Amino acid sequence: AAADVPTELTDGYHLVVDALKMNDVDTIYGVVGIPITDLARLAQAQGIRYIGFRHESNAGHAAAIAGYLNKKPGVALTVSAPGFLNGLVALANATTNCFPMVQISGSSERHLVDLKQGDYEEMDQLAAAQPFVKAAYRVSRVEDIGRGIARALRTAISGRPGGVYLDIPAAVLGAIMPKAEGDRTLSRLVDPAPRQLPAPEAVDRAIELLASAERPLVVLGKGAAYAQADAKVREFIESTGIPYVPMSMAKGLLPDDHPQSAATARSLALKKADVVMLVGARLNWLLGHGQTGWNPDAKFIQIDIDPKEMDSNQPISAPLVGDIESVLDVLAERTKPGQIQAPSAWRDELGERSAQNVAKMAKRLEADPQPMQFMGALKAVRDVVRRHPETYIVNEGANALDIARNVIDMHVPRHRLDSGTWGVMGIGMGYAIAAAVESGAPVVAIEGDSAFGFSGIEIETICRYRLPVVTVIMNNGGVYRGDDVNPYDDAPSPTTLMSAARHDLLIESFGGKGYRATTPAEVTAALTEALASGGPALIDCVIDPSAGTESGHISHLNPKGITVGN
Ligand SMILES: Cc1ncc(Cc2csc(CCOP(=O)(O)OP(=O)(O)O)c2C)c(N)n1
Ligand SMILES: [Mg+2]
Repeated sequence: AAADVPTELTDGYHLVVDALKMNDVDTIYGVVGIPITDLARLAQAQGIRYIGFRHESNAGHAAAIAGYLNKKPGVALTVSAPGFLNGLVALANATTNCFPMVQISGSSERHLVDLKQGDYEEMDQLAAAQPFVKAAYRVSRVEDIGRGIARALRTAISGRPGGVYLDIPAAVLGAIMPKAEGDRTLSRLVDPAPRQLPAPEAVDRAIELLASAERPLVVLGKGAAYAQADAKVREFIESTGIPYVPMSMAKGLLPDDHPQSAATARSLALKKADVVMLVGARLNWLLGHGQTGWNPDAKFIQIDIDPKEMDSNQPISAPLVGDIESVLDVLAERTKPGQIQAPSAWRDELGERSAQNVAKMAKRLEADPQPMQFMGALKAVRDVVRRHPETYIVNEGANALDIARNVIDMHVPRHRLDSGTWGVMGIGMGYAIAAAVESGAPVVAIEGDSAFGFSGIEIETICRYRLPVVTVIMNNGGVYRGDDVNPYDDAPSPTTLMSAARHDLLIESFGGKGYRATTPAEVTAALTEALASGGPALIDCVIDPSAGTESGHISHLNPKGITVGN
């Protein structure tokens, strides 16, 4: 009879995995431990790719950049309290950069946490996460797991993407319920990131402004790259002839050698533009808040999915609220043929300045002094990578970041992944691992030696999964440079690291291939061989310790005060 037929059961672990699979989550980046080790095992058993890291910060950065590359939430998995906290920097960084990701963390028993009775890894993680994320949710009942996963994924990807925290207490993971009932609690998201169209009158206002501009300029932000509307972006730029400046992660949306690129005439472009259209770019510190270096009479048009972004730094004369693809569609529909045409005098003025600056840079790149300088090493990297356009470039550091951004040109969208809006160090290995895992393409991570240190242990992860990642360290022996002196005693100065460090031996200890390069020719040979091998490699580029400036191109951000140092 029905009564004695055993009811098929399910539990919290299975419901989490079923809900993730039902919503096309195919990879989880994490570090295991109580109470989520079996969740990782089950996910792997059920066909979700699990990538095990050495530190949760790197797993979180991997999930975040996977979200940016795939335009669907990346998923990180952490243990309670310290593991959760380690992941929080990446979750906050995802929110700051508008990358869609969900950090799922186990957490300790509610009744113990709420009475502060001292549970294992006790912390009120939901409260701790709130200030740093787009949204934070907790699932308190096993029957709510499906809803919690759906809600977290939709929140991460819809509107302005960002980091979402999902807290699942150990007891909920272990709770059992009838499978038939459990299956009914699961749902697949419908249209998780609905298109958001601008109002026609808003578009007409922008068209008017652009049509009347003497010196129009477009700024392409990483939001424009994230949109994956590459052909429509290109069509808008080329049909209007408007010069554009790409922010660092938007490089490659149009090839850097595009005739309308004003990247190498950026200061002239900002200083003289009279109408500026921001496409997925915010007027934050990276653009001098629309103040420093800008034409004070410039009028701004802004395309952004978040209406609150408008007027954040400067008055916006034509706000275009919507997703970038929808806005470009309506712009194309409502612009009459020839209505917007950038004056050729303006394009020529920028073209001349670009040509001058490119010639100056070429001269600096040709010089090949010993000991090796950043430019020499990076020119060698550029020339090899140019032969492999499918290569992802990951980049962090100060001088290692700023100089590489100017030397390494990009020709395909979403292939430059760097410290972004927050200037955070430590994104390197996590971004490199996710780019390789998600794309299968080769990755070259160009790392300052200090920046590398934040996530360097993941070289073991790269070797364990045998990923095609070549880490190129600009080893100038210090944070910013390696020749600072401590005049007081023989302890290293606060910015000194070891220029004699043999990072190439580190990867050898994990079975990868290490190279040490002291000249650009050696960099060329090592990178050519490493990319041909298709396996994990590390090239320790020995750079002149006196090369580099404090904080790279942003030394002006250091507060003055009564200068203590030299
Ligand atoms: C999480 C975090 N902690 C510290 C810092 C402050 C910083 C900005 S850049 C940098 C590293 C500079 O040295 P590196 O050797 O990488 O590059 P180079 O100039 O070529 O010598 C640090 C420590 C940031 N931004 N984020
Ligand atoms: Mg350095």
